[in-house]
Amino acid sequence: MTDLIRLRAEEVALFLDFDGTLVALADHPDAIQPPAQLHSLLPALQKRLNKALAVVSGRPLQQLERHLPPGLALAGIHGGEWRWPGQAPQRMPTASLDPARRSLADWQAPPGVWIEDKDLALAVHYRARPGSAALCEQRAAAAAALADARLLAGKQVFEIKPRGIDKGTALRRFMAAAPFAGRLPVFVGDDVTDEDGFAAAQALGGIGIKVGVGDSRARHRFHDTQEVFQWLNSLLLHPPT
Ligand SMILES: O=P(O)(O)OC[C@H]1O[C@H](O[C@H]2O[C@H](CO)[C@@H](O)[C@H](O)[C@H]2O)[C@H](O)[C@@H](O)[C@@H]1O
Repeated sequence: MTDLIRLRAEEVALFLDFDGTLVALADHPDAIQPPAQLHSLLPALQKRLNKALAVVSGRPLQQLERHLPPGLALAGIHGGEWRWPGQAPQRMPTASLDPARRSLADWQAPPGVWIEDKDLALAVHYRARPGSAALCEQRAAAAAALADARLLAGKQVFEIKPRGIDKGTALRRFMAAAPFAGRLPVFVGDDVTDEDGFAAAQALGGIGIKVGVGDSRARHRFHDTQEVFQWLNSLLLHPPT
């Protein structure tokens, strides 16, 4: 945190993961309780960073828009879709996941295991049935192989994504254009799917910050979401130079 506190808002392009970074995890994706301060903090930060702020999540854009204040740059489904402030959503052309979708539809999953169909990606959730992790991984891997898709193990979830969609691609897309271009990319996230974001930020000379425990390519770490919020608030406090 001490190194990070010296970062100046004027030079930073900030990329924030959603679940586990801005919002504590919950039993179900619909059960999260986003902190009320998100609605004041994120617009204030966006202004302070001259609009170089984006939320980059595995969730679809529509879900993010329900939980976040309007007017932010957003990337959903790990970068498969994105929206610049005030513009229409865009999405990457990708290979079909239908073979994987059909395979999972044919599966009689154990009670508590459920499939989230995000159109551009599929997620096999087992938070309510942790003992089924190995079985879920096996079924998700088989389904991913049928669609030549990538399988990623997230927090109590196996995500099936078309190749080419990842948070690193999302970061690079934003960094290629104003107001992000020319700034120092800083990516903050808590999960395996954020590793591509850390790597992309660091490859551009920027900073990856992992939230919580676990191996990571990120060279910096916050203990928890509370520390994330402390740092975000500190970015606001530094007077403009
Ligand atoms: O990239 P993120 O913003 O971190 O989103 C990752 C996934 O988040 C959601 O699932 C996770 O959070 C749920 C709510 O806390 C939790 O119940 C679940 O076990 C977690 O895996 C979301 O449902 C996924 O679509 C996102 O990819």
